[in-house]
Amino acid sequence: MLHDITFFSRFEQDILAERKTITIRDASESHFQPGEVLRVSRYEDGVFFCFIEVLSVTPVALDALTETHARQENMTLSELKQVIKDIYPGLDELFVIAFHKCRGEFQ
Ligand SMILES: CC(=O)Nc1ccn([C@@H]2O[C@H](CO)[C@@H](O)[C@H]2O)c(=O)n1
Repeated sequence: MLHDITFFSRFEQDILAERKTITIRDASESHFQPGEVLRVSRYEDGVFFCFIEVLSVTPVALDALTETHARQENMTLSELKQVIKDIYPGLDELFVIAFHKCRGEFQ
């Protein structure tokens, strides 16, 4: 079964260029399984832009985020923490979804 995920459109180019290889979500989006292929579209207008394969889903606390997570988001650590505080105010229980962009038959 093919599931969907949305990203803010400002991240589309980073995902397509494989500069962004994780996303950090709340529990409502922590149910994805490694190996699962997700259909990716833009949150604002629903436009499809690629498929991604889920590599892993790992719980993480806001305070436990590192420079490695930030690099995988193509951000600085302080930018990443600010983005997360804006999207998920007051939330500490987060999940790192690692993915890679599908090629070939999925593109
Ligand atoms: C549109 C929607 O439904 N939800 C989200 C939630 C998160 N994110 C991005 O994941 C990383 C960590 O949260 C950052 O890069 C976020 O901006 C996103 O693009 N879209």
